[in-house]
Parts: sequence; C-alpha cells; structure tokens
Amino acid sequence: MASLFYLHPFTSSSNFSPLTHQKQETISRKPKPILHVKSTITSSSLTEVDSDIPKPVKTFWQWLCDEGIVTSKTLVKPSVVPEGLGLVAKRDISKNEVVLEVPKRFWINPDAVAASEIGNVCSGLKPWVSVALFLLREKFKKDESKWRYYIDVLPEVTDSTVFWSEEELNEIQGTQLLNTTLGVKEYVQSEFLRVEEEVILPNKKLFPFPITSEDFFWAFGVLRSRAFSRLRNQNLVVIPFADLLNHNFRVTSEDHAHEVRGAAGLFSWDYLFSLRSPLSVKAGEQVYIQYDLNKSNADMALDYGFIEIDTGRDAFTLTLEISESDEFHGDKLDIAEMNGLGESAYFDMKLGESLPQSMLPYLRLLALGGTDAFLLESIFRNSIWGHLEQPISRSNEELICQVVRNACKSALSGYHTTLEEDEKLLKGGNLDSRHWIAVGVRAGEKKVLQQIDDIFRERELELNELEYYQERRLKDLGLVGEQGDIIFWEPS
Ligand SMILES: C[S@@+](CC[C@H](N)C(=O)[O-])C[C@H]1O[C@@H](n2cnc3c(N)ncnc32)[C@H](O)[C@@H]1O
Repeated sequence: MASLFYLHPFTSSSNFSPLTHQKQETISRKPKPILHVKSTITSSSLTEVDSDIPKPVKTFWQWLCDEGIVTSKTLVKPSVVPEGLGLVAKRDISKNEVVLEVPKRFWINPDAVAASEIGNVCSGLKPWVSVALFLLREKFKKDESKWRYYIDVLPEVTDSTVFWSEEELNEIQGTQLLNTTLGVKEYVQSEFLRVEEEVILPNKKLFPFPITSEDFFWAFGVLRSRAFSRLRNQNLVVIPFADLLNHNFRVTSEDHAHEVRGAAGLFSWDYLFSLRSPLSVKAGEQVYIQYDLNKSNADMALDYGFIEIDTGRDAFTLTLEISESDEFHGDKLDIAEMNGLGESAYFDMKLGESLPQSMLPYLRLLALGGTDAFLLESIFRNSIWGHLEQPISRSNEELICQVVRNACKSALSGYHTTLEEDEKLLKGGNLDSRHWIAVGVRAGEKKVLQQIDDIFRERELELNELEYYQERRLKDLGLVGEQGDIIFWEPS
C-alpha cells in the first residue's frame, strides 16, 4: 500500500505510564453490513458520523474535525464495514473526485521521527525501525501524545501470518508463505533485539517504559499493513485517516494518492496527501483503493492479512542456482552476470502466465555441459545468451525438463493436503479468516506448481521436434537442405 509516516515534534513531559494493550473501548472488527449515510453534506453534518460507531472512532473523527483535517470538502467518513473500519461516501462521488486531504504535519514518516524528541537517537536506524519506535513511544505516552486518538483506532493485530499461532501456521505447512513468514519473524525479532540494546535500553529517559518484542511486532504490523510507499519522495509514510481505506480488487489502478500543495488550515499552506476516488461511488458505499497490483496472495497474506481468490494473485517463486560444485561455475556465473542475473536467480511464476523471461536461458545455462560445453568458451561470451534463448541440444533440453519437473514434484509432496481437498474446503465456505487464507494460499501455490509441471511435461513430448543449436548453426551457414538433410558438399 502506498503510504507515509510523519511526526510532529511534541512538548510533553516524559512521565509515561507502562504500556498496556487495553483500550478504553475496543473496536469490533467482525464483519457488519455497510451502513448507509445521508447523501448530502450540510454544515451540521460535517462532524456527523453514524451513531453506532465505536466511541474511539467517534473521538478520532472529532479530533480530525478539530484539527481541520476533515473539512466541508471531505467526502468520506469512517464506518464499521466487513473489512473492519473503512471510509464510506457521504454523498455520491464521481470517479477521480478528491475525497480527503491530510496535511503533511499529520503524516508519520522518518522526517517526523527526525524532528521529534527521539530524532537524535534514531538517526542511524532503518527508516521503518525509527517509525516503529516512534509509534510505540506515542502509544505508551497515552494522553500525552498528539496522536492518541489515532493510535486508539489502530487494530491490535491483523490476520497477517506474522501474528499466527503455531497451530495456524501448521495450515501453511510446505508453502513458500510459511518460509517467508518465519524469515520475516526472525528478521523483525533480530531488529528488535538490536534496537533494544543500542537505542531503547541506553536511552531510558526517552523510553521510560518496557517495550517488548510483542510491542515491536505490533508496530511492524501497523507499518506493513497501513504505510503508503508510492508517494513522490516518500518511501514510508503513515497517513492517519487515509489509512482507513480498504482494498478492493475492482480497483485496477494505483495512482489515486498524490502529494499536492494546498490550503492546510485557515491561513496556512502545506503539502497535502490527496486521495481521489478510483471509482464512482454511491452515497453510503465504501470508497476503496487498490493496495498493490503486483503483490501475490502470499505477499497480501503477510502484509495485510487477507487474500483474493481467482484474481491472478496465485504465484510461486522458483529459485535457481549455479552450483558451486559445477565444473563450469566461474564461466556460468560470468555469463549470468553479463545478463543481469547472478549465482541465484528468482523467477516469479504467476498462474495463467507464461514462464518468466530469462528463465529458460538461465535453466539451459545451468544445465550446459558435456558436448555443449564449448559454448562456454570466451569467444561465445557476447553471443551465448542469444543462443540460450533457444534450445541448445536434446540432452540439455531434456535435463532442464527433468530438473524442473522433479522440483515441482518435490514441492508438491511437501504440502499436507491435496489441491482437491483444498478446493473442497474453499467451496465449503465455513473457514475462519486465517484458515481461509491458509487454504487459499496453499491451493494457489499448488496450482502454479502444476502449471509449471504441465509446461515442462509438454516440452518433454516435443523434444524430438525442437530445433537445436547445431541445426540452427548449419542452417545459418547454408548447410542444411530443405528436408533438413545435412549438405556435406555444396553442389557446383
Ligand atoms: C490500511 S488498513 C484499512 C483499515 C482497516 N480496515 C481498519 O480497520 O483499520 C488495512 C487493513 O484493512 C483490512 N482490509 C483492507 N482491505 C481488505 C479486504 N479487501 N479484505 C479484508 N480485509 C481488508 C486488513 O486487515 C488490512 O490489514
């Protein structure tokens, strides 16, 4: 999701009470029908929200109004929706109409951290780690924080796989998502231990409250699911209020968020985060955006805690590697690097799409040996990639088919259920949200693996019909006759 975090310097004392995870009133995130609201805005309806929204959301809304973030031009208001909280249209909205604007002084991003009391001690940190510490500090400050009303409406957890129990993770046994999730958890934990030792513990005055690894994961989860990253000049920014927008697959463009200059109060001008509605929306309906068209379901599960079925997000990443024990390791690595690849190469395969570009040449390079090894000689260095784009020899092509098909079989045997079982579960429709994600992701990976296996199975059947390097070469030299017969002597 594109977003930005920005922080305002604050002047409060450092007299914090220990962090608790209890809110005064928790927000029910159970699906509820979308609420319908009035279709016109009057001055009295500026601050009006649905009466049944949770108290923290009402207070947050009042704060947005008091701070001038919500004005008569704001076309949306918060509501409880199937995705948790969301923003619904106050009146009919046309496609591309600006629905909300948030001045830069309310953005939470590394610049905001730098300008805050913890700016000095955070200067060498990774941007996301500094923003995570900032959020945690504001959370612990409670009533002392300028951001308290915003923090009060943030969820404690999402369905991101980072927050799943052991039992829930068992449901994604054998998936790439499980490996990624474990890797991310390990990474976040190590970042926590480092920042705890280097920043939190040595600066007790700035962090006079215990920060646990659980707290740090909360901040990581907030950033991962709510930060915008595609604003001009902004790689990581949280925009309070705008981050209530949910995702919908019907939105197929990503350019709805813009940084513009405009009035940010009665007498002031500032940069504004400006959000245009990607679709036309009727009063009372939810305004949606597209979080990221390129993310796979595994990425969506990890970042946001939801997936889409049948929208082309099923994917599997094939990792190929030039083995260190390969007698031609050095030459192969040289050729790969000359063509923008390395010792390892990752190919993202999406359901319904053809093989990623460069995958076949890279595979043929890995399999090159025996009587084809002459192509690795340096005189071929500038032309070899062009040759690898087409079949080299029957044995080379056969080997790549075998290697890929074996890899697919081995990956498929690592799941504890079959695709048919998964599809039955998905059709049954009785799964809770995490189980649904687990079954959807593992089914998607299997479909892609089967698709890859099918491609190479068909290729195996064509091995006798393919044209290989030597034949092409002879043709180029005019040494192959019309019937494919080799001409040893030019007829005079
Ligand atoms: C940027 S926040 C949007 C506001 C959020 N619904 C809330 O209650 O605070 C992103 C989170 O909203 C939820 N979400 C957004 N779009 C969704 C969708 N299409 N399906 C399910 N959950 C969604 C997910 O929990 C996601 O991590």
